[in-house]
Amino acid sequence: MEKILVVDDDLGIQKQLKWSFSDYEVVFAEDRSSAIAQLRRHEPKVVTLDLGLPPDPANATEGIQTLAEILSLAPQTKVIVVTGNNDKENALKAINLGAYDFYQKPIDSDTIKVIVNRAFNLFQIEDENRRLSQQASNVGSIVGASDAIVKATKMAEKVAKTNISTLILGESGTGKEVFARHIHETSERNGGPFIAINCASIPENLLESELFGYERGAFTGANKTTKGKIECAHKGTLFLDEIGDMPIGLQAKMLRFLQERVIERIGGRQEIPVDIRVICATHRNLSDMAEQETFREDLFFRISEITINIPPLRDRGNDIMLLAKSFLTNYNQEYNQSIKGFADDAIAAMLQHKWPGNIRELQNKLKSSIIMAEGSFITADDLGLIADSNNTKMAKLNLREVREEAESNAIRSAYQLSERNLSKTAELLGVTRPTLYSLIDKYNLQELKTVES
Ligand SMILES: Nc1ncnc2c1ncn2[C@@H]1O[C@H](COP(=O)(O)OP(=O)(O)OP(=O)(O)O)[C@@H](O)[C@H]1O
Repeated sequence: MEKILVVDDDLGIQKQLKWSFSDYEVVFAEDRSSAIAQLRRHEPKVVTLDLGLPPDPANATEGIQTLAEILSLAPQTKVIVVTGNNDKENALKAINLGAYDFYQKPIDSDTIKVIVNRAFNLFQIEDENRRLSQQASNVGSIVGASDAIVKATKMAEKVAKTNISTLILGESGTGKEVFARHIHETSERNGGPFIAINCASIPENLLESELFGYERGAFTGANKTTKGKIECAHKGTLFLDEIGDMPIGLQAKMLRFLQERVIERIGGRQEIPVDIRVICATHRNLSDMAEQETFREDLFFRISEITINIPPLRDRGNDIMLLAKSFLTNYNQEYNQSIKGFADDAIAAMLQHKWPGNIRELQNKLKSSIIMAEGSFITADDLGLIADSNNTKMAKLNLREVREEAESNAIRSAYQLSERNLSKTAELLGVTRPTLYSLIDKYNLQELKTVES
């Protein structure tokens, strides 16, 4: 049964609402602190909140404060505020703060039932949406569900709607180009070309002609007029990878292009207008380089109107396994293999490995292990990640251990936050005092019992 929290200090109204909401499990609170405790404990999807709460029921201050706390702790909650007759001002204030709806006293059971049912429906729809958009970040070209990757993907999609110049930062092999492509593909330029160029892999003397093109006869060997990458990206996106490796002389020319949006081919005199979005990436620290004058500060500011940070693979938690499974499916097809999955020691070893080469290293290890594997499950040995004594220790780490460690940490911090008061600790954690006692025993936190203040 869905839960609804009724926050009201009037026992008569509590009774009336319990009767009205017979389709739901109704939990009650009569003031701010009990409301927050009930919220933590029951996680209701819908709350009705009387704005006139003790200690000052004639005033809406306490009710508004309660609303703000509920929404900051559980922003998805649908809060319906109940105001005194004609108290439109506070009702609107509550809506501005994020309340779902308001209702004026006296309470009419039929009407409030309709409002509450609608609130549950909306919660359901929004919840489904949140779930789908999380999944969506796993099905596109970007595999990953860690907070950092979901955040970076959302930033990329917002950036895509504008023409703002974007700098993507991350270690080598983290997926900077994947993100640049994602921006291109979700932008209005997706019908145009996506041109990538790696400034570190092209010899300094060739990079200028690669980028800007040249006229026939501009230099020895220039047999025909050739467009550069910038011109080729017209109406699309130019991805300048490893911009930190661009020679300083060429940086000045690049800056001029970014300011004026016209180029001149080498050996040419004509100014050619080019309409492109530029996305840059680097694993270097450009702001340090600007300080040391190895990278132009003005170019740095020009290319980094917004910065997206792509975290290294070792900081992405279970994304490692999501990526590994997705690559396993691809490579099984590509190499005509039928490997079923990963042995426990392979999973433990993959989660423990530091992946200095990031996703590219994971791909390489998987490719060779899929080709070389003897059995139908890939082992740590197949991956070249032979389990050492630390790996063996990691193999024992399971969800239960993770959960227990997190629980015991949460108990300690709630205890500190509640100034070593066990009742308040239990309230903060949304558990009863006896439950807290048994958790303290379970996790051997006896010191919490002896120093209660
Ligand atoms: N989130 C992801 N989901 C699926 N594949 C990914 C993801 N991120 C990266 N890859 C794959 O990993 C490989 C490396 O990614 P990419 O080339 O984008 O990294 P990079 O940071 O640009 O590397 P470098 O700095 O060395 O150029 C590519 O094959 C890419 O398809």
